Amino acid sequence: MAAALQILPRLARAPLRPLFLGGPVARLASGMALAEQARQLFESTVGAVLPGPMLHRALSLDLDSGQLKVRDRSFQLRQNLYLVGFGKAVLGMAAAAEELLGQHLVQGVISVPKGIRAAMEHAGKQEMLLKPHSRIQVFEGAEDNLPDRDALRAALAIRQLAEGLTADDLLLVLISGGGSALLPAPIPPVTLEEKQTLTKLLAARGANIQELNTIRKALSQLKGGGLAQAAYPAQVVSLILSDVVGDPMEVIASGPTVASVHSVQDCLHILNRYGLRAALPRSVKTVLARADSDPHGPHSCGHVLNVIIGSNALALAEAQRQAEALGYRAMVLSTAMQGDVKSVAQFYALLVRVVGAHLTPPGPGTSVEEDEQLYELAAKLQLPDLQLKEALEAVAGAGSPVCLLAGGEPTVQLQGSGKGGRNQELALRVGAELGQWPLGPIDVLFLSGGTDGQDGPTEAAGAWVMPELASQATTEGLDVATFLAHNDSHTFFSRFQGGAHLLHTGLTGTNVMDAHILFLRPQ
Ligand SMILES: Nc1ncnc2c1ncn2[C@@H]1O[C@H](COP(=O)(O)OP(=O)(O)OP(=O)(O)O)[C@@H](O)[C@H]1O
Ligand SMILES: O=C(O)[C@H](O)CO
Repeated sequence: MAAALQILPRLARAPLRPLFLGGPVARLASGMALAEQARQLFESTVGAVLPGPMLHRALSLDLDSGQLKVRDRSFQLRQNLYLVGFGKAVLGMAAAAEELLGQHLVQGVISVPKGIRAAMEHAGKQEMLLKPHSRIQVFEGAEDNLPDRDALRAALAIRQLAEGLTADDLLLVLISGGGSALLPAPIPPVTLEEKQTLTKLLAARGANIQELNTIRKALSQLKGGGLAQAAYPAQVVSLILSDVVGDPMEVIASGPTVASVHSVQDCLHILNRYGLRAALPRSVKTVLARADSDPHGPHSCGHVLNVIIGSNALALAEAQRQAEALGYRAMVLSTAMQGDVKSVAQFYALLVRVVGAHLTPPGPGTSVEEDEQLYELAAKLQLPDLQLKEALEAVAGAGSPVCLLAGGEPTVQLQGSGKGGRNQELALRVGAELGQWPLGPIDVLFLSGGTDGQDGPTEAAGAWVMPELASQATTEGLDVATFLAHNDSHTFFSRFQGGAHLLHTGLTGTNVMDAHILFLRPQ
């Protein structure tokens, strides 16, 4: 991400206005209004998990008594408060914490992506920057989300601060996605290069984030509860912004303040699964063998309070509220949308067809088989929290426009060398699928965006589509299938209608995976 750090103008913030249902004459205008509403809904979604609002929801400070409240726990501040942080969203989180804690904060160290301060400055996002004479020292590193020497220096400074604390101190730990690469402290004799190579290989062979971070924890001094251990006997409060489906605290940034429950056997299984066990460097074998016979066992974290302060679910709940205020019947379908982007696109297209049939008068409705197909596709995607039946029941006979929301992180198997991201590719695939069927008198819009504001290595956060996309593209000489075959969704959207379907937010300063917004509105 860091190499491409660039900020684009923020979305124009116009007040959200309900749609006025009109006849066919108003169709084009209402199509544009729908797009504008989707953009603004996306902005509200992200707005709910921006560092400032999140920190203020999680922390409160009584200036008279010096009591810091975190959820239902209170901590007495008396020149004993320290801060560390690591992750892509931590600069803004630290700025908000600094603002809130004022003089109570004694000292801090954070590890954030290379170039992020310049990017935020360039964007005029003062609220994401620390004060000029801040007590928080900033390290920038982990270019391209890989642990490097700069990140290692940051990790060592963080460890040093933690190890210097006493039983009277309180350590506030700010954690967000990208934290694993920004806090590398390999256990000797494992070197940074060896750890980097192993994690790169695992990722390239398809290991998921749970598997990847299990290995990272086993080879790290600070992950898997190591940071909490270093800070002992100080009390530790971790404020965590989740970028992992289901918000597992032990996985996010490899859980530096959460005791690891994994055994060496778990690690060996993972390494076996990806054909890496035989070729392990001697140092890695040594560290794993040592862990097996460690008489101290895993780190204990009884002195830690871990709190998830922001997540995809929280962001989508806000989107649901906003959509309802606009007159939509709104529902969150899932916050765990994962799986291959092709299957996810098919799911959305079939969902549109099934929900559309519920919303429109009898006509080219769906068959019972299509309902069944939708459930089958949903089962194949294995979405643990999917509210499909509930959503279909809620929209049956609704008579009002419907907004279905989902979040997560589908995966793209890269085959071509084009330019794109998973959100733009998903939107393009949904658009192409939607064009294949007649949908009846209904307006449909689908938007997919990365809440961090950067979709893959592109300058856009995502894109939005309508069923007319493929036919309109043809009139411009653009063949959707060809762009998809080359994973070239960004080039497509940059050309199509002069880039009007791209979602540009600039870096948002937060990251709770992707958000999907689906509008269906009877004409
Ligand atoms: N040409 C492309 N078309 C579609 N997807 C792409 C393309 N190039 C990269 N990607 C996808 O982009 C993702 C990497 O981008 P990004 O840095 O936004 O992801 P990330 O590190 O998972 O970020 P985050 O979780 O912080 O949003 C990968 O999922 C990759 O498959
Ligand atoms: O840093 C990491 O490990 C990933 O972003 C998941 O939190």
